[in-house]
Amino acid sequence: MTVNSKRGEFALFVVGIPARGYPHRSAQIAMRSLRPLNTIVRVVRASRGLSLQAYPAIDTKMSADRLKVAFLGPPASFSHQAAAESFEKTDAELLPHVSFADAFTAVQHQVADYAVIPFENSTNGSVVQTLDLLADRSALYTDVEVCGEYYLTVHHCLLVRKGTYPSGWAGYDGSITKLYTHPQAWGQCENLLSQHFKGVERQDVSSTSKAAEIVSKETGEQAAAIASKFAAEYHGVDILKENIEDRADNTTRFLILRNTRVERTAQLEFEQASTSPAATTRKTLISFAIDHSSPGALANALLIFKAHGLNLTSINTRPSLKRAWQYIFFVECGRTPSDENKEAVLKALEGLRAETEFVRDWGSWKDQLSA
Ligand SMILES: O=C(O)C(=O)Cc1ccccc1
Repeated sequence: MTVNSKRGEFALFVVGIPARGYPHRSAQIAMRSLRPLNTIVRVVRASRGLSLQAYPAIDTKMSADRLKVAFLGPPASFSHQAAAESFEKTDAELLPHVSFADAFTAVQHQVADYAVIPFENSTNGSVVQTLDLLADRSALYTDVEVCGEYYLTVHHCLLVRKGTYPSGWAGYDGSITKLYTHPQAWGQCENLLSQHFKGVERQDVSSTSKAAEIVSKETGEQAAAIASKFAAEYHGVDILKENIEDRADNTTRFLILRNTRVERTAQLEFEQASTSPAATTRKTLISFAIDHSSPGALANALLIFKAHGLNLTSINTRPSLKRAWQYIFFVECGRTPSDENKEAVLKALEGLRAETEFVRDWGSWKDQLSA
């Protein structure tokens, strides 16, 4: 086993043939030894067995010139994983926040350069908490824009306090009376929940990692958390069952936010330079509201995207909260950049301004699926 430290980050390699199951013995030892260093460890396949990559859970090295990235904490949340992976080529400080709203606020007030926020999940759909922040009904985040996206494969585990189920899932006796997780996670694990936890109380908490933390301290009841194996390691709890997500390809798309007034985030250091920029689709997110009493108002707004060659890739709505049954619409559209369509988004926005009650351009970024 070797541990290399470079600029406060750790690259750790455990070489050996992994035993059946995870983590095998040397990985367990490695993880334990890194815990005091506040380090998150992730497993990658290596030619000679198993390799663990480690990155700092909370940065200890703070400096004004390092990029700061806000994410939903505590450390070992899925947002932390997405932030660490999307910024792995940079020397960024990763800063945990207790809510998505706090992460938005950190970007708006230039406390953080970026925020990494979940937007939608392949199993469970849109993250409504994020849409509500993007609705920005009180104009709190006027300087925030989307500048990137990141796809994270999400594997959930059922976690219990250390030593409470020594015979593991095979010997599970149905005694868990309370489950904790982030609201996003329930819908990604419905198969297991409906089969084995019918009628068991479900408690929403601020993140999956918080759920693991709660369970690690729980003494009064038989509780379990749904969270990642990193959260299990970080909070020192047992994995009762791994990969409990309904679908093996369960993926969350995160948006990367920046502040439009901050010059140093205009270059997007987290993005790898593309060899053929023209071949990658650019996505744009636009929110707008229409006059609900005007027949065809929504159809007319959507036709503007078509007229400018913009391909609609997602549509979401949230209540306007001005009048019941009226909505804010969120439209994502894509285009493969060409000389003909370089003004397409600007022209569409112009058209939308004439057809809608309000419109907001949330920014454009490289479509990672086409990259
Ligand atoms: O709670 C977390 O860990 C988050 O980062 C939010 C979340 C929850 C479930 C899947 C993806 C993101």
